[in-house]
Amino acid sequence: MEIFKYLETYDYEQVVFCQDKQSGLKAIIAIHDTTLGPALGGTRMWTYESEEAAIEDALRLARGMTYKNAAAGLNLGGGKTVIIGDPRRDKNEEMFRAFGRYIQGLNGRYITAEDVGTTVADMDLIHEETDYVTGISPAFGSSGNPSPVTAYGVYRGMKAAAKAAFGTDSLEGKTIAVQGVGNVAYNLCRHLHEEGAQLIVTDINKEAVQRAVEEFGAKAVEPNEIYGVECDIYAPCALGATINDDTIPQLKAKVIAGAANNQLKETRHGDQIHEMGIVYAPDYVINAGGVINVADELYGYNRERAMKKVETVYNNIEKVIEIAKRDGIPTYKAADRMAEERIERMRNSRGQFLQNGHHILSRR
Ligand SMILES: NC(=O)C1=CN([C@@H]2O[C@H](COP(=O)(O)OP(=O)(O)OC[C@H]3O[C@@H](n4cnc5c(N)ncnc54)[C@H](O)[C@@H]3O)[C@@H](O)[C@H]2O)C=CC1
Ligand SMILES: CC(C)CC(=O)C(=O)O
Repeated sequence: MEIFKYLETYDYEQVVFCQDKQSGLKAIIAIHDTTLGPALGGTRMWTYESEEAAIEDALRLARGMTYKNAAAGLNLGGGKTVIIGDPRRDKNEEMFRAFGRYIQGLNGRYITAEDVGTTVADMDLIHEETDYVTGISPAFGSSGNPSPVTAYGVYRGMKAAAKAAFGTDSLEGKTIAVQGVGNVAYNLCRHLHEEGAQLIVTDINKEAVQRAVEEFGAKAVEPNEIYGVECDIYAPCALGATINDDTIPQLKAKVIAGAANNQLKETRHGDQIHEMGIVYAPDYVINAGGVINVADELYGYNRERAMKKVETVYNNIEKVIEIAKRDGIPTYKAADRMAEERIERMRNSRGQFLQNGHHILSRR
């Protein structure tokens, strides 16, 4: 990968490589765009095949956050961190504290939260070094684990997508294939089960599968079987790029609606599923519940207010589907259009200088 060429093509602002020999920290903070405000996005810890794969993931995820935050109506830009390592083996207190100091060094340009492989406890360690972290323990007045809220948003967004495909937003009796039953999807499955949906689940973690089978009467299949199962809705809730050349020909679902970030391997896969008549709920619109929830901390966290805002995921999915129909484009393009137009409007409206905060000569 030619990094600067890539950064230029997609307009990235900054990439920070963090290395701390003592703790083993190897992290990449990617800040994509701060037009709307400070970059907010989670920290993922994962065992990457290569450093290049980690950089690519950080960059793709950060750009996704710019679009997610813009589409959700938040006054936040997009950024993300990946920490290279096995979250079950390689974590230690010093690592997250060292990482916290790097975040502090960015002086508020980047605010973090949890993502795959990190927990509220990890965020609490980061908080020892910086205030620029959300989703820490509720005891600090914070919002805690964002996953159940993300799940609620995905559930609401799935209903909006179902309405477009089936004429009703009821999920009762619908068969839903869920890939990955981790933090978000476990909570999603609970909502779906309560509404009377039939669940088919898979995960590389057998315990996670067992829990869904026992608690929600889900049918379990092997990880590579999930794409081809007979179902109404496919819910990708593991990692990204699962909508690709290999999986699309297997899909039987009429709707794709799940929590995972970066579900389309390439944009042409979004065109392909559109041509097949599948209603695709764009990933960063449907999975915005978590970031909407943590972003409320910037105003002094209020659960009721945050949950009210999360309800807008339903309307945003409806809006994207409407734009797609009106303009005859796939939903992923409609979502991009919605996000880009907001960023552009805000960029342009800032063209005029108005005094904000300190007087420009105050430091003289
Ligand atoms: N946690 C949150 O609030 C948010 C999460 N997301 C995205 O949602 C997705 C899930 O996030 P979490 O539930 O927090 O992560 P998690 O790590 O708790 O769950 C992911 C699950 O997927 C499983 N998995 C991984 N590869 C798999 C494969 N090839 N086949 C089947 N299962 C596989 C893992 O074993 C794990 O149980 C991620 O893409 C994340 O970036 C997006 C927005 C917010
Ligand atoms: C987990 C969220 C709070 C933020 C994030 O990184 C995301 O939405 O992907």
